[in-house]
Amino acid sequence: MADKIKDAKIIFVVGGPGSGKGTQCEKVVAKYGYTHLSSGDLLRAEVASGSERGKQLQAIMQKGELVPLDTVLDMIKDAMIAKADVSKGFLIDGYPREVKQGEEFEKKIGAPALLLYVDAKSETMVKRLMKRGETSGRADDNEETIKKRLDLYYKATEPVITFYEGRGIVRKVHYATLGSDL
Ligand SMILES: Nc1ncnc2c1ncn2[C@@H]1O[C@H](COP(=O)(O)OP(=O)(O)O)[C@@H](O)[C@H]1O
Ligand SMILES: Cc1ncc(C[n+]2csc(CCOP(=O)(O)OP(=O)(O)O)c2C)c(N)n1
Ligand SMILES: [Mg+2]
Repeated sequence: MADKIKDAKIIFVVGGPGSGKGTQCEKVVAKYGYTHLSSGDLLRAEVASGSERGKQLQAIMQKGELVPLDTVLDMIKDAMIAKADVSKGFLIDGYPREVKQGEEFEKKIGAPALLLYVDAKSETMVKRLMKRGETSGRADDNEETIKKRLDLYYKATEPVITFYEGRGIVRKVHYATLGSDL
């Protein structure tokens, strides 16, 4: 089964919370027809299913912490296999969150061709997330959890960008180019 995705074209999409990862991915999907897989969306779907595992995930996500690596990697891998036959390539949005996640992905699935880095100022991200929280219904779009997600982003996820810069595959997109008013 995993053979089906061995040669798939993979693009990691990395950026802070509310930087515009999902928004940017929709644009790439519209233009290039890649398959968009958001780790956060996959996890929220598991929470919405009401499963026992979903309840554990919900508690972690509500605190703005990272869910266990194996859980999120297995979910992404299953979703990739399910779409392998109809997919020109994959946008992996919200993964890797830490260098170790990138290393495990490469061991179990394959290497990314590109890393799309969606850049935004922290104050912009906070403003957007507070606004999104008014309608998103997301348990983590509140002031306290936003702060924790931002801290974790700078501590654990920014090193991912440095890691892949060393390989020359990072392309940066700034939030202003997303056509947003914030
Ligand atoms: N790759 C991942 N590893 C661990 N946890 C993750 C990962 N992706 C998402 N999560 C969990 O889901 C939450 C929401 O993620 P996500 O939807 O990507 O948020 P945002 O797009 O606002 O940055 C994270 O705070 C974390 O708890
Ligand atoms: C009408 C309106 N204007 C501005 C915003 C602010 N806003 C909230 S999130 C967002 C973009 C980032 O969202 P997303 O692409 O989901 O970012 P991700 O967390 O996936 O990186 C913007 C512009 C809003 N929610 N609604
Ligand atoms: Mg998102």
